[in-house]
Amino acid sequence: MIQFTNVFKRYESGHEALQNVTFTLHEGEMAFLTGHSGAGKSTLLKLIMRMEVATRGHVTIDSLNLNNLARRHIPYLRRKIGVVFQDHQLLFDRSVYDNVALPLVIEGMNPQDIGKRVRAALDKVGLLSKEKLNPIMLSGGEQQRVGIARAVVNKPPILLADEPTGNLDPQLSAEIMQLFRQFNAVGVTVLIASHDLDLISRMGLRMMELSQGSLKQDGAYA
Ligand SMILES: Nc1ncnc2c1ncn2[C@@H]1O[C@H](COP(=O)(O)OP(=O)(O)OP(=O)(O)O)[C@@H](O)[C@H]1O
Repeated sequence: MIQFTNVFKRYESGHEALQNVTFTLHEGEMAFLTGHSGAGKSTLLKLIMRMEVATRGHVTIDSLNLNNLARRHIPYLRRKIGVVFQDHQLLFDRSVYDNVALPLVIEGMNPQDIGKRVRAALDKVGLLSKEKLNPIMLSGGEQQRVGIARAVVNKPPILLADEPTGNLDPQLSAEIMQLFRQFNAVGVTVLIASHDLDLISRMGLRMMELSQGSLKQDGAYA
């Protein structure tokens, strides 16, 4: 599903953010990506989303080779991928409902189907009763759930998260991770970049560790 083969990424500044990274994340797998600040985690996620392009090597997502993906096919790739950010990037002047509906509105889905999808997504993250509120009225953990609902509302087969629990306390972080597990349990491939080794160790899942742009470790958390 996600395949990196000898991937290098050098930014225009000359900085080599990824060096010879090779791994496969199979369909339905869930894994963590960890490493020090600046190790290359966000760069790796950006390559999967095709926000950046590999300088050398190949990135393949679901049999699409991203190195020579035509610009017009990028929206098709992005529809396959839900993304959750640390700062959740919500619109605070719109309701929870409108925030979650946004990707479907952009896709041009009809309002009735949007309603069904948005409520199903809010139900999964336990926020059905808060659809009319503005996110500013919600707690940090609830805001992150809105971000997750928005990421999964168009049912993408892949879910990426960049430090999704960075601002949350341990209890809320554990709850957010359980949500990711639930999506994984129904077949979604999940990759989470996180610094939180404590949380990662408790999940007992595959962990890929980047160090200075290289994959230093890949396997069960030791
Ligand atoms: N657009 C860019 N241009 C030049 N250098 C960049 C760019 N984006 C990232 N870098 C550099 O590449 C390296 C890897 O950055 P990246 O954001 O991938 O690391 P990270 O592991 O996600 O770090 P953090 O945990 O702090 O978010 C860093 O040294 C960073 O300064």
